[in-house]
Amino acid sequence: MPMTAVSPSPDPSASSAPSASGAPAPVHHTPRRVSEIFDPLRWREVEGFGASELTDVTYHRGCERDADGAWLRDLPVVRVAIDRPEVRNAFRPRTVDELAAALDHARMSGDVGAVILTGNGPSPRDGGWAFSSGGDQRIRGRDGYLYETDDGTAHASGAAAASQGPSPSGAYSHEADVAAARAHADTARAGRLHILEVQRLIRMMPKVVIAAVSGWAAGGGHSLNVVCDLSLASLEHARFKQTDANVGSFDAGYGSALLARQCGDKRAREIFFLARAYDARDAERWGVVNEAVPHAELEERALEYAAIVTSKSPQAIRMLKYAFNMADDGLAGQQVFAGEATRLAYMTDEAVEGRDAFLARREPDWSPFPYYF
Ligand SMILES: CC(C)(COP(=O)(O)OP(=O)(O)OC[C@H]1O[C@@H](n2cnc3c(N)ncnc32)[C@H](O)[C@@H]1OP(=O)(O)O)[C@@H](O)C(=O)NCCC(=O)NCCSC(=O)c1cc(O)c2ccccc2c1O
Repeated sequence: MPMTAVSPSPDPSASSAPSASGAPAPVHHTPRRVSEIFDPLRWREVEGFGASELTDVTYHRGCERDADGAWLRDLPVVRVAIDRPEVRNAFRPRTVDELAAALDHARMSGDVGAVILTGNGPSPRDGGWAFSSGGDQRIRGRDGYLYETDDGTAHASGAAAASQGPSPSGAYSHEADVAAARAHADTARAGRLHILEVQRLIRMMPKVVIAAVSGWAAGGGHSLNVVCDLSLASLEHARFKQTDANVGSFDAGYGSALLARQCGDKRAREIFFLARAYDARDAERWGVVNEAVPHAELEERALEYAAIVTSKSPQAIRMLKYAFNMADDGLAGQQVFAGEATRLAYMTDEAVEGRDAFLARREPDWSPFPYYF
């Protein structure tokens, strides 16, 4: 499948045309093909999350279209993808900010029940595929991963390297690329490790997050897959490797502890201590992913998973996700589960009586409500 733009539109969510009823119906043009296995006919852009707002991530809402490609209705699924294929979808602070914004938008969209998290590809440099290769090592500082300077200027000590550009021959040079990235790092701002906030967002959001592992899941990218609720992996391109210890890093939270839950303690230690690459079949056998599927079908299968999940009771899925989390998440897990129990309680006549009695300045009448046992 060629990587071509199907129907680019500067602001696809903005226009509207009259519907049969006379009310303006939204017109959502087919979006740009952001990844080779992304089907633009299955998606629309989300207002405020287009190419002019996002640089490192793409965010789309699932939809149905008619035979001519005209938007008919939204589906309860979104797609969030890291869009830095030239560096195996490594994340920098800006990437993490955009991931958090898109995921939080999904979290707060009351008509969305499933999120597909993936990595766009392939790399324009060498055709390689990645889900994510974790933190961008080029801009790793001593206190975490560094933002770029606001105006993109190089700081004094790195100006020479930044202005070097490509190698003298004009060919792409890894060394010049690394030097330029380091030169633009904003050393005056605190370094970040906030991919952990994104992990918590995935873990805590009351929706099912489905990883579609399109290529390498390495380091912090490996951990991102671990924290998702369900995972699919490309048979041809998905490769897994927990490289944290190779580069002096360690995800001592969900990335390691949850992994041990998923594939067993010895295997998890092997994955971290030996840092050997393993493929989609191994990942399936070990319980690191639910299913290994042909690359060309990866996103289609993720959409199928999302359609099944969103055909179930939203309340049941929400309570189940939090029930699965609770034992491992301690009091924070209990708090999240308990919050949903409170919501259910608010829906009962008994709780309504408590509120109404207070507002009416009378004693509550609990007599209709038995002491269930
Ligand atoms: C992922 C790979 C195994 C892929 O190998 P392959 O041979 O297919 O590709 P290349 O190595 O040639 O990569 C192509 C191109 O991409 C650049 N690149 C790849 N990964 C990164 C990266 N993480 N950062 C920057 N650049 C990257 C690579 O240099 C090439 O560039 P060219 O200029 O040559 O074109 C392999 O790439 C690999 O091993 N990557 C590194 C994986 C890694 O170690 N990641 C970091 C682990 S630590 C981490 O992610 C992490 C982040 C956090 O924020 C944390 C926070 C809190 C706790 C823990 C954290 C944490 O552990």
